[in-house]
Amino acid sequence: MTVKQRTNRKSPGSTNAVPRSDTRNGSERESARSGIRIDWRRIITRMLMMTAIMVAVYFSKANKTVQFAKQDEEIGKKFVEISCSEDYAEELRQFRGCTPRKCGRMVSDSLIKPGEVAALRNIAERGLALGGSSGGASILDLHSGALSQGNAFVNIYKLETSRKIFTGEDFKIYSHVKGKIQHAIADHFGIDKGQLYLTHPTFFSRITSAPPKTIHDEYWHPHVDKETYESFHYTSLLYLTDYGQEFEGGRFVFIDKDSNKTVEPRRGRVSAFTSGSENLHYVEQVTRGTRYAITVSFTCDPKHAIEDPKLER
Ligand SMILES: O=C(O)CCC(=O)C(=O)O
Ligand SMILES: [Fe+2]
Repeated sequence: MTVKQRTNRKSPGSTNAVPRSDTRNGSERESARSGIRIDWRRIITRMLMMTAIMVAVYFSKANKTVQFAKQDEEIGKKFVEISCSEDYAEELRQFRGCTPRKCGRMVSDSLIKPGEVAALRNIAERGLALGGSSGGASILDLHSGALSQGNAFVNIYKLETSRKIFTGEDFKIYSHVKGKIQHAIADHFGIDKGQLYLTHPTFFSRITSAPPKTIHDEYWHPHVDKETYESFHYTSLLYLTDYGQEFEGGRFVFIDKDSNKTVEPRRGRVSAFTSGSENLHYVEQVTRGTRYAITVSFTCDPKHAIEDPKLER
């Protein structure tokens, strides 16, 4: 999904003031003089990451596929640890006790109750009925209010109809479910729950087989969440529809060197993983039916923390 809502990377109080003791190198000083600050380290890291992704995608085409979580199996809990990428190196000391040191993937079908899943599916259907992309992929971000509509987005909270659509109970369920996922992530990845914050975007998604109309409909590209969404350290997905029954295609695929690993969406299934390049992934194109899911994302950086969405406005 390309709800790429890039955040302002400066904290609210920060300024562009020149540091008191100028320890910058020549090109940095030159850039500062011209008013443009070029972060070479960031650019090179990005280029290396893009190259790594392209190489991995190239080899993944020939990869065999292994089912990590099949739709028709009920998984109590499954956790697989994998080595962490270098992506967290700079943050290890900054967010000690939260930045991933133990990386991996977790799937559980027993975390969220069927009633909670039904309620969330109902919220997704009600909310997305107010809009919808003209291509195949629509989102509703409960925090910002972003709702796909036609070829763009509107703010659902500005729509008169939305006041009658959501209730306090809807947001309570979302918060409760989010809390359970947060707890499970802290537990499995061995981190402190108190240091793990909800971050944006956190959104419902609805995918159909309609042909794409804009870049926002192109959800199937391999990507790294930490790169796409920046603030993410842990990604979780809660699936609200059954693969093979309510839709075809739309499996979630981790791209690994040795093989690809698929997670088949199943109602109530939670899939959570560390957001760095150790978990490069994509979603297969949906070929029939409608696929609903929620992305619930977490950060270790308090600067990017958001409050639980609530009834307001
Ligand atoms: O819906 C999914 O299974 C995953 C979507 C995804 O990869 C993303 O939003 O970054
Ligand atoms: Fe993703």
